[in-house]
Amino acid sequence: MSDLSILWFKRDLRVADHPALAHASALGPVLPLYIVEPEYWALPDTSARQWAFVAECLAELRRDLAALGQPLIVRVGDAVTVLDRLRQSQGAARLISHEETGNLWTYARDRRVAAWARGAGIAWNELPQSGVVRRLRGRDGWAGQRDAFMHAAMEITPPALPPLSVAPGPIPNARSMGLATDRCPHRQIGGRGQGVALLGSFLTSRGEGYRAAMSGPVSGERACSRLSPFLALGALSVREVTQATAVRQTELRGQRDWAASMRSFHSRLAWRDHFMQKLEDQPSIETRCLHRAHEGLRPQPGDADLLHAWQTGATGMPFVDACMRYLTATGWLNFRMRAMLMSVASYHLWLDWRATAPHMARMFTDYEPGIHWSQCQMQSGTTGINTIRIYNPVKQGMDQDPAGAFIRAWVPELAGVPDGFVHMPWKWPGSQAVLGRTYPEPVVDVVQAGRAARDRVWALRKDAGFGEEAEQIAQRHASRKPAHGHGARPGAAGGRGGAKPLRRAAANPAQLRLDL
Ligand SMILES: Cc1cc2nc3c(=O)[nH]c(=O)nc-3n(C[C@H](O)[C@H](O)[C@H](O)COP(=O)(O)OP(=O)(O)OC[C@H]3O[C@@H](n4cnc5c(N)ncnc54)[C@H](O)[C@@H]3O)c2cc1C
Repeated sequence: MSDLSILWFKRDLRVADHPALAHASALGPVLPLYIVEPEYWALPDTSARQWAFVAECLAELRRDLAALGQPLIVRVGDAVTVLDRLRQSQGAARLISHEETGNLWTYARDRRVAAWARGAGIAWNELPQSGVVRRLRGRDGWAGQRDAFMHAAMEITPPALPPLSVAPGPIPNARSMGLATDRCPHRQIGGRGQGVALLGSFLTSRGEGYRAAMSGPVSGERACSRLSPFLALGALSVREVTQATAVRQTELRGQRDWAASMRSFHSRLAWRDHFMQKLEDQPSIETRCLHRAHEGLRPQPGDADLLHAWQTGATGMPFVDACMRYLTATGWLNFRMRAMLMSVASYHLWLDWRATAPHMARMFTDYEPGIHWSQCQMQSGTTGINTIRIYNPVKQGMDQDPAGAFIRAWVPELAGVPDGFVHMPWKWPGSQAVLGRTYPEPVVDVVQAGRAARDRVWALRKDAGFGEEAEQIAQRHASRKPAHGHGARPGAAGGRGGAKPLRRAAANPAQLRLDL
């Protein structure tokens, strides 16, 4: 069949607003394909919880495609091998997919696929599905390009796909793929239907308190949209979420809380593309400090005991441990608490972000390489262009969980500690009954470790030449939006105001903000 297109589904597991599907179906018959790549699923930033979510999305995508006439074909193996087999057996004329801003492994795989396609004489057409721009010349004007994409009409789902006689193939489970056991009892369930329902409930009821409640680990669970895994896997398109939000903003004009929350949410959707654009422009963000002066700042490998304590929620810092255990059990955490976990690891525990970020990625059902690696570097202070924030985990706990209910829920060892001491059990006169017995002593002195980190960071930033490189990085990656715009201070913890645009912060070490 010479006009057949292989439509390669990657992080775009939907049929709605799907530019690649619309394009492929306009050209002729379509073979919709998902490739389960065992080598990818053995990487240190992937996990069984991520796969489980993907598998649920695939099952629903298969149903949605079947309703159009041609169910999803699933194959397990190396992408080039799978594609070549299908090309030979089905006589495909072209390969169509969306552009993927993935990790270094998928980047290298895509280069292999491109080489194969060239060699096989078939065209590979990759289309954008978000505001991320491939081969961007520079950040000037990027926001306008992104906004234009978001305002453009959504793609229409084709009414029917001609059926093919190709065996659909089973969707494997984590065990058959040999993935390590990964207990995540409260994980979000995948599939577009779940995503659509969450979007609906967020825009009609849950979102009203978003701006005020997003920063608390308990309030944030309901007040945040919880759309991240659906956006990361493309079960929802970021454009459909952006447009639905814009419609709601018009309806809610004049309602103060709602309006503020929707503005805030709208900004975060833009931050998503802003961060992903960084990795698209510089894939080495996954492996190298954005500002080179930070290479070697922290030891590699770092202290294995500290790393283990942090990963397992056993640092003796109650709020940190509660957040890590919550993340382990749910696969999700709100932004501020993610930032705090990273900050504590990078500053108080002085661990290199390359040792800690893969663990965080594995724990996230919503692992999105473009956001993740950029954020991990930002919260570790290695970008050279962002305001440094060293979160004090005790203060964060007192602010976000004043009565200690969240701590007690996730660190039951502290259930009997009186309210006044639950954030700092080491100050409790009765602490010897608990600390060192059922719950660890703090692995570092929170205040001293924070100060030591601050001094090291300051010393580095005062070095001659630091600002010059920072300026270059800002030129390449920083948002050009003014402080009130949607890209103004991406990555800052929700609810706080006032940081200056990243560009100006770039070259000025005096702008370090230390939340000690
Ligand atoms: C160290 C660290 C690692 C992170 N890793 C990831 C990741 O792997 N995947 C991921 O989706 N998010 C990541 N984030 C960003 C953010 O924490 C999550 O997007 C958010 O908590 C997801 O919950 P939500 O969908 O309810 O968010 P909402 O607050 O409802 O936001 C809606 C959407 O906007 C985007 N968004 C929100 N906050 C940010 C932000 N600060 N930067 C960029 N985009 C944002 C996300 O797509 C999110 O789904 C990370 C943050 C930090 C500090």
